[in-house]
Amino acid sequence: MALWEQCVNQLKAELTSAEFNTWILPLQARVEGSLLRLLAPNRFVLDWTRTHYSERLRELSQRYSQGRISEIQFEIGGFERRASDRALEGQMRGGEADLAARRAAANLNADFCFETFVEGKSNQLARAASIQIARNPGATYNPLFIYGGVGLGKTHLMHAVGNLILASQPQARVIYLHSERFVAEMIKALQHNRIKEFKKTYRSVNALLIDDVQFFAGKERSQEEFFHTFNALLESRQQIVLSSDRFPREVPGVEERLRSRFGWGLTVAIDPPDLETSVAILHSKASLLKVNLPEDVAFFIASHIRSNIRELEGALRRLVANAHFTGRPITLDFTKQALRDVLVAQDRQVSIENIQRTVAEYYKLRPSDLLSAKRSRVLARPRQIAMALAKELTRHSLPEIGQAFGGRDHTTVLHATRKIKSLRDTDPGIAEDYHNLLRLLTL
Ligand SMILES: Nc1ncnc2c1ncn2[C@@H]1O[C@H](COP(=O)(O)OP(=O)(O)OP(=O)(O)O)[C@@H](O)[C@H]1O
Repeated sequence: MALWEQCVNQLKAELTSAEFNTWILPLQARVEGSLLRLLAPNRFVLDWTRTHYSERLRELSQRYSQGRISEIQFEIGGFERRASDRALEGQMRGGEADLAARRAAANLNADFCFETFVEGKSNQLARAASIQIARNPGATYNPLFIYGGVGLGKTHLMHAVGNLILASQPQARVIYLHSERFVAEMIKALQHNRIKEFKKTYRSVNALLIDDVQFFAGKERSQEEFFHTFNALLESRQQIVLSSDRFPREVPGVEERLRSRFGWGLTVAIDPPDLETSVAILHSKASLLKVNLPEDVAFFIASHIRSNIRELEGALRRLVANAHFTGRPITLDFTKQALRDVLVAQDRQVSIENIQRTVAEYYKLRPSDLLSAKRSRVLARPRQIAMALAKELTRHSLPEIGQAFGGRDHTTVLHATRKIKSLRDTDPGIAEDYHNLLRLLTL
């Protein structure tokens, strides 16, 4: 077997299919004496492969050439593709080639799938609904509207829907787009007199996934266009999935007829994860990075970064990079050291005072009302909500929180957190207020 083919076979066994398809398959190789030239199609692939795989490629090429290859060189470019390259690629990818191309055309990221999405109480309903519509697009809930705070997994779920539809329906056409990109594409189409094609493209898909629809705010022409696309797709029973940082009715700057349509199908929320889910997500991300994360470290990070999974992931990456550079093992002490700045920023972000101010503003009260001894209902409920938020978002103990709320007893705080927890399950108004406040505090 040729040298490069052997290297590729070996890497296919070692890497995930996403890594392999993205980084190794696009490379072409030529041997010139003791030099192995690797040609990457663009700078992105070149930089990444050089940083991450050159060591391994050097070892493998030396091994399979019996020591003949002593140097590897990365360049941008591509030779005329030879029949042998195409055969190799075909053999490697099989049906995946087609899927990868359709995925790329749909703007979907293969890593965001249901397998890598960790289920927890905070996202259970959103995940279940997404799986359901991915299995029966257009047939059940339409549109599916996913809302929740920043970095909680909305985009991940939308991609997972698209990926599952593509994988299970070889003929399906899917498009994922951020709403800003929809606007930009429309403007481009208008400028180039291609609006007809634009309409046709979006109205002929089997699933249209539009992320962060709040960015349609104030863009009337785009809203108009999207409105018609929306109607056309719904009429022909094609699936629409939308996401936003807020409830459909509350998306500002969007005309009423569109806003009301957002809520026609099923609306599901994603909340910030509970501690257990955060720990599970960290373990899952660590295993994707091929890192063994000690339990106490996972727990430490999760309990300090409560509100946003993107930040959780960012902290993990930073920790792993730090351990990598310094060659030190990931222990609890090392983690505290490595994440010092991140944790300070987090603590600064959500203080009890901040929570009191935000809750008071939200209910049009004064912060001092929340601290006062007055027990009227208009004050008591917001006060309990603020206490529950303080418990969820800060690391303060119950007595400390009680102290910060006008010197109340810790049992009062405990009662408040339990009360709000049960009201969130039974009273949609409270559930929505709580969700909005969480979002305001963790943006
Ligand atoms: N349940 C989960 N399991 C695993 N990873 C998750 C989960 N939820 C979120 N993530 C990860 O967190 C990161 C942020 O998620 P995502 O981009 O989907 O957030 P978002 O809600 O769309 O945020 P934004 O409002 O900024 O668009 C992603 O890397 C995603 O993979």
